Amino acid sequence: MSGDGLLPRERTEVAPGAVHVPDWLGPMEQRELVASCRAWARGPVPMRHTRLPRGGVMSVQTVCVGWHWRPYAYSRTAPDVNGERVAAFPPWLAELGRRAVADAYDDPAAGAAYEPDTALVNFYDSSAAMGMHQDKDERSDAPVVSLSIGDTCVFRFGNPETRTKPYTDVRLASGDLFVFGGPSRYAFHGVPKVLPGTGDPATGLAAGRLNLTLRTTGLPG
Ligand SMILES: O=C(O)CCC(=O)C(=O)O
Ligand SMILES: [Fe+2]
Repeated sequence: MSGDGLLPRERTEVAPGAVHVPDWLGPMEQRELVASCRAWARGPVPMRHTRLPRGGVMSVQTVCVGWHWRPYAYSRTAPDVNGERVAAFPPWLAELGRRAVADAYDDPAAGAAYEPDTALVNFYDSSAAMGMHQDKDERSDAPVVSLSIGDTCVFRFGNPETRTKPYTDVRLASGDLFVFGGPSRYAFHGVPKVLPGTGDPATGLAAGRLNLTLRTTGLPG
């Protein structure tokens, strides 16, 4: 995939506190994550298109682990889906998050201090997209760790003030890590498009794109 991206495929600080690390997950880790996501997608709360407060539905499909996200709220159960409690957040996923933060920031202490307690697993088919938004339903300034598997997408990473320019378009390919924290924690970001057919079916994902974001909700227990 090198050579056709919008940025070189090297570790890049896209904005202060926002770091792209290409090819961070190896092939085996990608396969294992796809298998875990498939299991979470089945239940106890199935993957679904999130309903928006004004009546629309997101084109992306989402399943949550640890805490259930819906616009403006985290809860342990999923009142907008089937009322069940979401799957527990596994210790290995928190450990993966700590490694991600340590590597992205080249800061072992920042990694060790990271305690994510929720993951949002998004599946994009070839026509799905996500508009510019801030991740601000968490009550913690801890970084967001984003992992991508499957088809490459254009990830638009902007600034905390406006949903418009200045922003940078980054190609997130299978295995890529993107961490945003510090001055970029509340930057607007979105996924204008997925590039169909760019993923490797050896990940276990025949088509489409998976994205996991690990976050710290800041909510009690
Ligand atoms: O799919 C992505 O890369 C970003 C997902 C995202 O911004 C979110 O779930 O809030
Ligand atoms: Fe987001």
